[in-house]
Amino acid sequence: MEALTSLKVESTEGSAAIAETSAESVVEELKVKEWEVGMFQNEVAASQGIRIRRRPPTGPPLHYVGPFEFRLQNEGNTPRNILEEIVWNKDVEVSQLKERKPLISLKKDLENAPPTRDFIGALRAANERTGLPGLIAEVKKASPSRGVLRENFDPVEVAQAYERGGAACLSVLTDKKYFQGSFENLELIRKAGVKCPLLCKEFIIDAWQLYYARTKGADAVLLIAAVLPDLDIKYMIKICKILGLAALVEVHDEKEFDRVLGIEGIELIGINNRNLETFEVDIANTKKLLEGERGKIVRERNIIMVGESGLFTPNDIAYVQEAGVKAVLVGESIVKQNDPGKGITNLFGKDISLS
Ligand SMILES: O=P(O)(O)OC[C@@H](O)[C@@H](O)c1c[nH]c2ccccc12
Repeated sequence: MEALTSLKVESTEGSAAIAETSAESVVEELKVKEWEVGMFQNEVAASQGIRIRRRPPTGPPLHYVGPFEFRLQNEGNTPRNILEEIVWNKDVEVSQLKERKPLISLKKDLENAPPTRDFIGALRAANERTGLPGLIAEVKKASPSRGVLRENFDPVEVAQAYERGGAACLSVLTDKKYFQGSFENLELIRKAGVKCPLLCKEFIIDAWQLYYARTKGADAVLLIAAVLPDLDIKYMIKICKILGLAALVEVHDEKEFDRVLGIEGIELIGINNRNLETFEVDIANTKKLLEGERGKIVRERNIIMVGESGLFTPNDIAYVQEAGVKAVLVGESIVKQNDPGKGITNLFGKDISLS
């Protein structure tokens, strides 16, 4: 009897071990597939001139049997620049968030999300009202290139000061690791009754993030052409339309601009004067990209152009306006002021508040 029992135990353990081994190999297989898909994504992106690799930072799975040069190339797994580092971290962050809150549950939350406000309309109206570019004022505590910009940072206080100072829209950084922002800030600002439409300033790599932004009170999202292949941008724009979100598509050079102009349904394009790979800032970038044929296309299609980054003085504003922008996105120069509302007056060289 005893012998039998122990035999039984043994065989149960045996099958458990077999089950475990096969579960492990399934997990391993999935990891390999996931990695291969990542490699393929990188190839597609590279064919569009995108230098940012979307490959997960973990590199090839331990038992990957693929071309030898892949394994060699991936040794070290160090990101080539800050944007790539941010995107790789975001990849991990988003997959963890998604596990906690799958899309089905996010979609349920949508029912309780506040209605979206017209981000593009607010920019146009401000431009017509003041004769100056409509201002998207950025609620930005810190950045990887400039460090902490404002000590004792109170996001709602900054947002309300911007609104009083005449901002048309606000941009709220939600990335924690590199910008010390948060989705909580976005939610707090929305719940505090700030009327300016809100841009969720995030590194979006997955459509799930669009739904998430919407549930947290965003009216608009940022799509970065240096990170997203054309097909992703097209797909995300469609989802934005369904969700009632405006999409600000950000470009930094001619190649990205031409790609984005090739996509239908784009209403808002930002030219970043800061190269996110090197941090170099040059406001002449806005002018350079809007010269000639590209500027003409933008005017014909009535696309609103946004001059982004490195704007500090009324002369800077006049310079990008002359280049053809109808809106500007400004962080550092105004968030650093004791009174950020006053910062807006200094930036434009005149009081643009409604009162
Ligand atoms: O603080 P500045 O130089 O005024 O820049 C604001 C904004 O343009 C910048 O924060 C920005 C533009 N594109 C981004 C993409 C991700 C993070 C930040 C950004």
